[in-house]
Amino acid sequence: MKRRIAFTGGGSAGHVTVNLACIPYFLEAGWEVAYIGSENGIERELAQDLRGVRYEAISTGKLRRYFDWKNATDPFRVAKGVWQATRFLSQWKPDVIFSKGGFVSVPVVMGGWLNRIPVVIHESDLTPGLANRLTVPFARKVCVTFPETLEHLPAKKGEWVGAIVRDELMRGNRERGLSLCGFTAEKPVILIMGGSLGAKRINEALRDRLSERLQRFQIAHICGKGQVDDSLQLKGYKQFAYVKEELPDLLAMADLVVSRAGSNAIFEFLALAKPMLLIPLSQKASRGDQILNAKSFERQGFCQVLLEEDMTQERFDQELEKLWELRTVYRERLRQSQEVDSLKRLLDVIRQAAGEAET
Ligand SMILES: CC(=O)N[C@H]1[C@@H](OP(=O)(O)OP(=O)(O)OC[C@H]2O[C@@H](n3ccc(=O)[nH]c3=O)[C@H](O)[C@@H]2O)O[C@H](CO)[C@@H](O)[C@@H]1O
Repeated sequence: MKRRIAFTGGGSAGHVTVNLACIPYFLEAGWEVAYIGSENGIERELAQDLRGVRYEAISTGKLRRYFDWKNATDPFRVAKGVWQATRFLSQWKPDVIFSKGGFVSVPVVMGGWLNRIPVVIHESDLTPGLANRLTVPFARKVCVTFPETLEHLPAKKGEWVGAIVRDELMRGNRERGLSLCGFTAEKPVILIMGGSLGAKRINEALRDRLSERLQRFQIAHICGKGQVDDSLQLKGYKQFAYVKEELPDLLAMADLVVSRAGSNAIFEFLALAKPMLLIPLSQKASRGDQILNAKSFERQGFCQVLLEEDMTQERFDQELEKLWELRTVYRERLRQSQEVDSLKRLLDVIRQAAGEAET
């Protein structure tokens, strides 16, 4: 019988793209692959049309840190999700479950545990997210990106594998990127990426002095769903709500990157040696994980960091100028730091949990 693996993870793309990096390897090795995600989340958009992957939608609730009336009804949605996941897993019987976190993963991991299916979790951030903290007790292994994260996990479960970067990001083409944006090869290009859901604060700060900045740079701006401003039709400025297959070309085209500090994204810039200015999501709007990610990169000399509370128009421009001046220094440092084999290490852990000998 063919071996089977069920992936889960969602809510934002950072909880999906690691799965997308792993899935082709299992399909190629002849495994049957299912993806258990929510009915309407970004994971459905990114995973349901993948050839050879069965998408199974379940009901989910959101793990909010703020007051919302839905907090009262969400436990019922989560309970329904646990029931749906448990039923699917008991019928489909995967050899292993791989969970990338996000709120949809909670019912799936619990369903896996109830069916005695081994679960491997991956944590991208320096400190484990809420969904992963809740599911660690039910998992066999917890693979992490930052070595420091091991301190937050039971000794026998934690396994450092490093950052997982999709292969296709390495195959971008600068000319294709320039032509997609209608840019010239003569002027430097900045890629602004506000995380997979966009970043209102960064969008506003950038657009405030857009014309002045366009005299110096061309700007490709991934601004998030519903945040494209059609009134801004300026030469050298190209907006995207979200980018799928074009992302490798946009990255290849970029001389500099300005971004939130989501873990997956920053390790992608590191792998591609892109000089980066990171503007992490503030402590007020999150548990502060992006600040820790950014500070860890800053300590290693990989990036410049601008905290939201310090973000004035002047500071924004100064940081851009400094990044441009130091671009060669950053590029060299990033190139020397390359980590290798993270994906292979992760695949080995998953296969071992499924009871297959390391190959
Ligand atoms: C608001 C929020 O909760 N953010 C969290 C979320 O961020 P977010 O979902 O933004 O996660 P990351 O920055 O880690 O990853 C984004 C992923 O989406 C991809 N991408 C992005 C934009 C685009 O147009 N196309 C595209 O493919 C990137 O290449 C990357 O692989 O998960 C991260 C990893 O757990 C956390 O560090 C962040 O704090």
